[in-house]
Amino acid sequence: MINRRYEEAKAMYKQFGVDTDAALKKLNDIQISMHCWQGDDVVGFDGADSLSGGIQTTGNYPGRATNVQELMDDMDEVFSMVPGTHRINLHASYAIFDDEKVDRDKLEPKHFEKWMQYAKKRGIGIDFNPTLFAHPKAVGLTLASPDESIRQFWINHCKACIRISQYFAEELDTYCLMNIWIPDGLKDIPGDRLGPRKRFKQSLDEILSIDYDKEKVIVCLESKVFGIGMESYTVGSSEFTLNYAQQAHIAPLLDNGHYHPTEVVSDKLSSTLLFFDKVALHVTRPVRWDSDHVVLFDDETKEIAKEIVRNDALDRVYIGLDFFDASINRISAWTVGMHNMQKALLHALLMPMDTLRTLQDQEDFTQIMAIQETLKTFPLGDVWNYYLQTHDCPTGFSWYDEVMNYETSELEKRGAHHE
Ligand SMILES: C[C@H](O)[C@H](O)[C@@H](O)C(=O)CO
Ligand SMILES: [Mn+2]
Repeated sequence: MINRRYEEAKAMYKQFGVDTDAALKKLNDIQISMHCWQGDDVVGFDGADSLSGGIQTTGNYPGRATNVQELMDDMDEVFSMVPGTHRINLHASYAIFDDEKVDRDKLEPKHFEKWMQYAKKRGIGIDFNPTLFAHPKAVGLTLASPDESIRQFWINHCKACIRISQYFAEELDTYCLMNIWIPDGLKDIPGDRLGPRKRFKQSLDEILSIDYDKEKVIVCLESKVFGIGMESYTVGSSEFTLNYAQQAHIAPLLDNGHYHPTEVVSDKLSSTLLFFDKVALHVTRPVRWDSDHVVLFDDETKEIAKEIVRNDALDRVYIGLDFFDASINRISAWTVGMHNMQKALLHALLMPMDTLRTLQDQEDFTQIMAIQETLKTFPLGDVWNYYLQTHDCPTGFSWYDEVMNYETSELEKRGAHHE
């Protein structure tokens, strides 16, 4: 049945000159970096008792991973339902302390050895993030702090994270994307906008001055427009980030929850790709604010994927996910988000991009609309289902039964909800 439907779909797409086999082959090469923090509501393992930094997880669905084994098991469960080989994205707060606990400025590769082993065993890469929130020294500004000892603490943390990133890259024989995001900002109208930005710039210069292998560690910088309690001023704004990344030869990271509500990352990608070799993404779903809802197969996700595919930028855009929903089954949240990113990419790969480009240059806007609207009801689902089948992943809706079985056999054994 799945094969027959695939053959029919293949013939339909062929009418527009689209080769479904070639599209699936390309899709199979695309790695998505799956963020570990959906599994435990961004709590981490280094003792933070609450989230801070203007981000917020809401919901109290049972089954949160409360230790590294549970988190790894949960990620394996998700990967068993997601076709292809992907990557994992860790925060520094997921350090594993077997013996003595150290503060974030003293983190070393040994604190991530178990994660490295996890990835090595599965033949996947690791991406990494310094964690500049949920910590006693992150109550005010961090890398932009006027308190020199606090600023230095976070500089040392980021330097430690570059060393850990290089360790991952060397051990796993694949690059490590290291993303710096700081929550620094102010609730109300600032008395000084320049000072914190100057200090942030100086901190970044100091962090990047360490000797590291730029082929192995790809440092990127994530901007933001505002956070909870930081509504009036964000140090790492979009302008700061793009300008800094350009002059420091690092990559910008665009999170599609980090812009004004009518701005879209899909429209920013082509401009950014013209001026940067590498661009990193956090694909998320902002609902009225940077709420980090699960990524859906919605218009903006499809549009982002179209921009990556049609600009031939699959090897220059680093796709990572960034959402954390605690109100639903977390394994389902992850799986839906991963599947939807893949479906959006497949949707883009199944479009006659060259034809659409030519039609635009010929000003045949009627045909562009006609093709795009016709394709909307084409059997993408049959191509997707076939792809799932060829990877021994649950097809159709059966992934949901798998999630529910896992909920019964594993998640329900876990203790009470967290606060
Ligand atoms: C936990 C993430 O690193 C964090 O969400 C950051 O990427 C962000 O998007 C903050 O709003
Ligand atoms: Mn983000």
